[in-house]
Amino acid sequence: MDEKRFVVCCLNLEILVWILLVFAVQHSDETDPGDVAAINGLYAALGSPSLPGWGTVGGDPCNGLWQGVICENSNIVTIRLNAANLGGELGDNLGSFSSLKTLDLSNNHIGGSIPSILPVTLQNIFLSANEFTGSIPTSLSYLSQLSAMSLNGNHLTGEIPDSFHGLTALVNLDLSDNSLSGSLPPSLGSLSSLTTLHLQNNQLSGTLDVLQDLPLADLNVENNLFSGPIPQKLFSIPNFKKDGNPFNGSIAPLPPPNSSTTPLSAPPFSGSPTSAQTPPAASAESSSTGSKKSLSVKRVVWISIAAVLTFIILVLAILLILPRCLRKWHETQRTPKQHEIAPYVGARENPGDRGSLVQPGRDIEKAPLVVKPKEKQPRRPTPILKPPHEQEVNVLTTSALPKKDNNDMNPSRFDIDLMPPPPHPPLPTLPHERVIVKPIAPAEDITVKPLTRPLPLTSAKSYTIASLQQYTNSFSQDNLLGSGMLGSVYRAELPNGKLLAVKKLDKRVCSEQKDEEFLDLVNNIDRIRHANVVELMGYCAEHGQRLLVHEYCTNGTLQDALHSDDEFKKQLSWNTRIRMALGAARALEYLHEVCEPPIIHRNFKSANLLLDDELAVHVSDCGLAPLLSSGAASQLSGQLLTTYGYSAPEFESGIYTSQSDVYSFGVVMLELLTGRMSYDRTRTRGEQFLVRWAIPQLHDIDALTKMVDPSLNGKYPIKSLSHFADIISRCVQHEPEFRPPMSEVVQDLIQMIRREPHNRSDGELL
Ligand SMILES: Nc1ncnc2c1ncn2[C@@H]1O[C@H](COP(=O)(O)OP(=O)(O)OP(=O)(O)O)[C@@H](O)[C@H]1O
Repeated sequence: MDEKRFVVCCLNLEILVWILLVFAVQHSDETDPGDVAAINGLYAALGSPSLPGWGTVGGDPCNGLWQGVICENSNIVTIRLNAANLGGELGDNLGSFSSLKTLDLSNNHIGGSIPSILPVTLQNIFLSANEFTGSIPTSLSYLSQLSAMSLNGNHLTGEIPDSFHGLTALVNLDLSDNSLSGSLPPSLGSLSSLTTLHLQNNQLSGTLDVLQDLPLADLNVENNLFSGPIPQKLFSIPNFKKDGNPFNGSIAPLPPPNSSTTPLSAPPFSGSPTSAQTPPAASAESSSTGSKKSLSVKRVVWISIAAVLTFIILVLAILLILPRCLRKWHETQRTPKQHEIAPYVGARENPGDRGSLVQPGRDIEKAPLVVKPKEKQPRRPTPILKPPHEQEVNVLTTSALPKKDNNDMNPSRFDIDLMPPPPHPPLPTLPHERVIVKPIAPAEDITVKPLTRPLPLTSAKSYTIASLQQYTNSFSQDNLLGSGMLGSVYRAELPNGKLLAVKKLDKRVCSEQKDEEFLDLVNNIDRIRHANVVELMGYCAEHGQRLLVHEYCTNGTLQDALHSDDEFKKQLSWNTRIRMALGAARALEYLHEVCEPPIIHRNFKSANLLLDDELAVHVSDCGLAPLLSSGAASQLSGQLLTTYGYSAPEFESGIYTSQSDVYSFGVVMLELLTGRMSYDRTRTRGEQFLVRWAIPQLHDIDALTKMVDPSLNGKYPIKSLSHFADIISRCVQHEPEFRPPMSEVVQDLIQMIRREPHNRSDGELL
């Protein structure tokens, strides 16, 4: 009798637990209940780590407090916890996310196998530098929207599954640094958008034939067991690394035109149990062995017991804390919560980053290394300034870029310049304006060491590490101007008192880069010359160190001016803000439309708009996109741009073009208009992302006047404001092809200034 009552009691308790759980899920604010259950499952599988905002029972993952979680409407679309010191496993609930597009858990210690069921909505999955074991799941074939996948730096074994049929959106794939074996599956040949494929440091064998018709710009197959002749077509891939394989020396002949012998169009159905046509659940089942099955039964029993016990504890906990939570919840509904957690920056310091998936923009990846014939006349003449012998070298080794017009460096450039910039006259052969630094270091510091291969020529000044050490007081903390994802920037003072900014690149950013690649980069940056672009003064490549020396901008960044210093902000009149927008627009116009091949900035934001003592804009980090799009910085760059609200929607799919820069420029204009940060987690949920909050209001003049930066004290012409807003709304359009070219934006800003009544000498328009 007692036993019966006990059982009934337990059952009642369990029912009560379920009711409470359902109640908690249903009342967890707005997040889709399926997503809530999925993220709670993931959290538990990861071992319930301490993550800001996470883990509250019945909490709302879309309330903006869960670090690394981004929602759209009521659905979780992004989970980014890169280098967050996570352990545990991924669990079996990932497939329950209804709209998850990006899962970035790179640089952690997560183990176990990669779940066989993944959310079908996934576009980006980054699991690099973890401790995953087992094989790559065959259910990949269901991820039809997949754009980028990095599983590098794990302990994955077995063959690469033949599951790539239909993944036509996949741009980047990184499976390097695992223990994968076997030959390349035929379905790899159907990846019609693949530009980056990293397979290095595995035990893969067979030939590379299946890759020969892919649109690859970056292929690394180093240190495997590949054999056979290398298909000739692969040699035209700009970045093809193949060392460390027992290839036989000959090169495979090109297949005859229209040949149907290439295995690139994979067979529709191989008939194997792991075929793409097997549903994920079924394929997972069919790959299990009998012993595994009995093991899972045991596991299920134990999990059930554990679950019942957990529920009982949970019930007690809920009963105890529910009244208090409800009270708090009511309070939070009355007062909007100020979030105190700093943006997540863990990955910046992560020393264990083992080089993750390249997530480049297609344009960058496809940019040829040799000069392509110019298809259109440049808007301004772009004389090549090198002596003829250097021109030849550069034609072979680097992209041709126009040189800076010295007239552009006129100190009075911050005056409103209503005329289009004058054509660039050739620079004098001796660049008098350049600082000739007399290194104080011993003579041997500056002697060029004998090299095994000739390095590309460069006209950029080479500094010794000893001299830079001296100018920066041994890179002292006092001289540290700031740090970014590529390295740290130090103030350097030359013996003549002139200031420079020295960017010391992190080893992890450029460790894979050879000397000649770095000099190519230097060469290309050196040729970006424009009044609104930070000028490269020189470089240093010694003792494994890589440094870039730039002109020093005295007034910090536009981000600081707008968001950190209220006094400074008051100096930024409406007129000044338009001029700043014009300066930044001219820099982008030059990069996109004058330089050949066009240069995509890829990290355009107010923190990269430096101000000189006349508050003129100098865009920094121009020409550094190759560093951002390769190696360790690749995921981080995307992460930061996205996190801080500058990235265009297409970036989520791994696509970054010049039109994405235009979008980021629109966000900077919004910052100038509103004085708000592009992303501000201290604001209420609907106002955190500046673009999302602002777009619906840009065409309503009443709403617009309410959006304007209060520190302008209403001092702006209303028409000018409306034109400014109009340019913004064109730049931040969802569809990249509808965004205007930067030359159009420049003309619009000039027209806007022309239309204004006579500007007063104090710079105010009213
Ligand atoms: N040429 C310069 N003159 C004066 N200060 C500079 C210069 N270049 C950079 N700085 C300062 O150094 C800081 C760090 O610059 P850096 O380019 O490394 O990082 P960031 O652009 O802020 O971030 P990230 O590179 O991660 O996007 C900047 O915020 C700026 O304050």
